[in-house]
Amino acid sequence: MKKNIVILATGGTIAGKAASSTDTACYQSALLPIDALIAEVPALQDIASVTGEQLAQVDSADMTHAVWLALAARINTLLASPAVDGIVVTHGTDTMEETAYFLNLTVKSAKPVVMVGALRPANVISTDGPMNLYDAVALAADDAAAGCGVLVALNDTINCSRDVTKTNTALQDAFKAPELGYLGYIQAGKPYFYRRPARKHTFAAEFDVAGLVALPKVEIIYTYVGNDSSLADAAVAAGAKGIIVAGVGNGGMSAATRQNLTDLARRGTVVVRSTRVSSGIVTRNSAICDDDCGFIAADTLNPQKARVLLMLALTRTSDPAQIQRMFFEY
Ligand SMILES: NC(=O)C[C@H](N)C(=O)O
Repeated sequence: MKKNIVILATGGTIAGKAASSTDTACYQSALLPIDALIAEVPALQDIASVTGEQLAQVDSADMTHAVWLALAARINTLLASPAVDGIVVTHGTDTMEETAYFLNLTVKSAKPVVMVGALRPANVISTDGPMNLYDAVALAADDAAAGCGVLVALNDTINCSRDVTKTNTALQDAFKAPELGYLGYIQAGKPYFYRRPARKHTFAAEFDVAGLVALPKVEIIYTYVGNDSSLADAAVAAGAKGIIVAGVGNGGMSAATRQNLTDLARRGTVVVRSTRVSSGIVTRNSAICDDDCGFIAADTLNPQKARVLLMLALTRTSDPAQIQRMFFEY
């Protein structure tokens, strides 16, 4: 029996159109409706019973927390039904990793959820959208994808939403988990898994966004030579409950920044140390003594993903010890 897969569309380049068949740079994203994308790939119906819903139509730079909450709610409703076996979410690639990690922590089901996009708009030579969509549906319809949390399928690869990041502005192999690697490949409509996500996700996660209308405000500050962290003060004055530091190396920062953020942490702002380096762990009590400063170490989460986890953590608690536990678990 064919699996029932629902595609929730949100826009991005996979739904984009260029003025010419060779313009892969200056084109309009988020134009084509999901029914048109499905109609472009008749082979989808050979591997699953596929239906589409248009949940948003935006370039992913314009993705919002409101759409995230609507997506989580819709996916949870659909997957609670025995009539739905898996979900594919089409999305722009620029912020896909953030949406994927948010859903990885808020979807309450072991059924497959696969995010997909494209690096080239739909009407240019060698567009990657149709094959990516086919791969994503094949993955969502495969039992091996169950219990893996939210997956990201692009360029014939299967990626863990926690670890994957966009590593190139334009190439079709932009999505990678630096050093940690792919979970597997998809070839000729068949997924091949070689490893599974190790961290807690979806049905095992403690976050419940049902009924939420907004997420706590968390800002990211970048560290560089001459940085004085005054942007962190501005963020807190504007209502930020948490600050992510994109630190140097193992979450390092200048002595002045450390002192300023320690003062903010003592007054109740939750401060998380991530890194501007593209891979590796920010280890607790490494470049900075978190115990002394009241900080939290982000482990291997990049700044934008650390922000997603901190926003969700702040819906449950503002206790740094509890939040540090979450950064080691998720
Ligand atoms: N390749 C893409 O999808 C990029 C696009 N700007 C987006 O993120 O919506």
